[in-house]
Amino acid sequence: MIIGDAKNRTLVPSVAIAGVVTVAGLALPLDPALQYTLIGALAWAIAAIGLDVLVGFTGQVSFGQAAFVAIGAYATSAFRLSMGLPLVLAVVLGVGVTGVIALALGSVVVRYRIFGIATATLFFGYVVVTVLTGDTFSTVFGGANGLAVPEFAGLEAGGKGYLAVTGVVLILVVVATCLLNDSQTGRAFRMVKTNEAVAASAGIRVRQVKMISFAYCCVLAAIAGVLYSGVVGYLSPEGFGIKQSVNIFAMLVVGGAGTVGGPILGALLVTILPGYLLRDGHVSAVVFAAVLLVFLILLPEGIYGLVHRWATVLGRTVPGLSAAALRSRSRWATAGRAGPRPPAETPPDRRSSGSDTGGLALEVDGLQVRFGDFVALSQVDVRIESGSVHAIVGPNGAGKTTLLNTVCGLYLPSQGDIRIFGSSIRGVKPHRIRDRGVVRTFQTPAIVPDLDVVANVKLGLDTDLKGSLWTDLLGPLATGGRERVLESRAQWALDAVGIAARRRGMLARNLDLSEQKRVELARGLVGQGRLLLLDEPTAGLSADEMQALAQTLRQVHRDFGLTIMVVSHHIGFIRDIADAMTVLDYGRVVGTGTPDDVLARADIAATFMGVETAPLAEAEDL
Ligand SMILES: Nc1ncnc2c1ncn2[C@@H]1O[C@H](COP(=O)(O)OP(=O)(O)OP(=O)(O)O)[C@@H](O)[C@H]1O
Repeated sequence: MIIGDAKNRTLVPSVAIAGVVTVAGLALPLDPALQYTLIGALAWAIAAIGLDVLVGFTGQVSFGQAAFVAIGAYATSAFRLSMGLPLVLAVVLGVGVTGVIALALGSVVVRYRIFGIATATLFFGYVVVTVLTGDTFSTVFGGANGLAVPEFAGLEAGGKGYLAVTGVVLILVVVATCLLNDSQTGRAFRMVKTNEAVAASAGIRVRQVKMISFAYCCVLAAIAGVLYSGVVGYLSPEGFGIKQSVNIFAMLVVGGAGTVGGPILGALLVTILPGYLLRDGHVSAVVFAAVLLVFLILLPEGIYGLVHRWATVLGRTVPGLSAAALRSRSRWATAGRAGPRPPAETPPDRRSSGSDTGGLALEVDGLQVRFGDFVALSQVDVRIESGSVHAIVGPNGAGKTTLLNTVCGLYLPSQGDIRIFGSSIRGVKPHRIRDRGVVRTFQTPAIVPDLDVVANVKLGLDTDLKGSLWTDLLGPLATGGRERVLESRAQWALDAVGIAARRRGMLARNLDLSEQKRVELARGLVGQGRLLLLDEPTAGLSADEMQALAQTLRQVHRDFGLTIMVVSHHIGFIRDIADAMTVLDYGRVVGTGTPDDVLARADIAATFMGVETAPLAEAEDL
């Protein structure tokens, strides 16, 4: 289970875990074998954190992590031994080569879904071990005999000095990873993990995001490889096979995937338990398997999640602790949670862009969409005036969602054309359609459950205010200004949709359905969107909630001149907000015009029994 804490709350505990383990290792008079194993565990923790960014945060998978540890270790050693390069240059080149190989492999594997990535990385790991074992490159990599690693700048392998260096590198990796996960890039990781199609329609370059995550994962593996090679002093290919990749996975399971501190705890347990405490191979394998099973079945949130849960319960039951927790939280909380809010920015007025003041926002001409032999939409024509609210109605299965999905590029038409603000979207990718101002909400709110409310709304702006991986890794020093703008606009949008300030620091999964729909709407409003596609925003809402939503929509429509295309089954709601409507039935348009005109038609009323001119509170389903 993924824990995914809210912004910045992972940094302190994660650094604390890495720091305490390092300081304890330095301060305590450890048995040499335990100290040696501990350094190895800290090195593997770095590889595990890398894998967690890919698995726990981005929702992908890799069974080749040990192979990338090997590449980093072997490449650095080979640069030193074969080319006589100094240590620092060899490390930079060794890690750099691993990054380049990761990008090359990543450019292929990110095209596939999880099964494809798993298979490709598994196969890649096998190839790496085979190449390292074979004779072809044995003069460089030592073949089956392995490679002796020269000493690291006079540091005794397994000594306190080496432990200190490994601990410091681990702490730096923890800080960088926490900053990355709390940044624009980290938000995109989690959106991709939640739903790739939704992420694409929100403007996220899904493949690019998966590439960044994969490359980061592999670079951390290479850093781990460099440190590991120094402590073992000898590299042998069989130490980097599929078994070790599975071990790294086990570190996530045991420690807690989707956290930064969890993999450190997992690495300690998975490395020290069989490597030091249970040195008999057979007993070790059985106990190790049993521990893994216990965590998989009984503690899916891992050690970190368990401690987090206990701490939360303790914080609730012990008044003093609770107050202390609140104080510490408020220090890290951003505006809208506990601290003062930055002044809300005036949101962009889409009407100033010119094209929204007249003409057509959307033109759908002769659209046909097929799923195999099934024709979901046929000869569909829709015209939506700029700045208007246009409802799409029809019975279940009429093709309403299919129409929205085709307009935002998730489905491809088999015939016909769609023009948005005058430009055809034929062959245009979903994230590029988002760049043209098409913003989408979904029938089941497509929020990221493990992000807080404000971060969810920021996702709607991230594609307009683009950052970069490098600035994201530097954290507030480099991204503070942009994050303040994002924060301010997110707060404005949350004001606009009526989410209470005290609810904005919560993880989005803890909101009720109506709030989740509002958060998704806020994400749609916050950016440079000009055409808002709302898929059944009223589904599952009470009459009061529906009325409040209609009021919100009327207000944002009036204030920002958005064009809105809304699918709904609630005729009262449609009468309340729509200027025009199109009725679909069996994938064909059966009526279009103003709501009053269309609903006055006897054939439409006959098709949709139960359509009444009832007030909103009594609105009936179609
Ligand atoms: N990806 C898909 N593959 C195959 N068939 C699909 C797919 N998506 C939709 N359909 C089919 O296309 C038809 C239209 O579905 P769609 O979801 O667009 O209807 P809808 O009007 O939005 O219905 P509802 O009001 O129940 O959401 C349905 O028969 C549905 O089963």
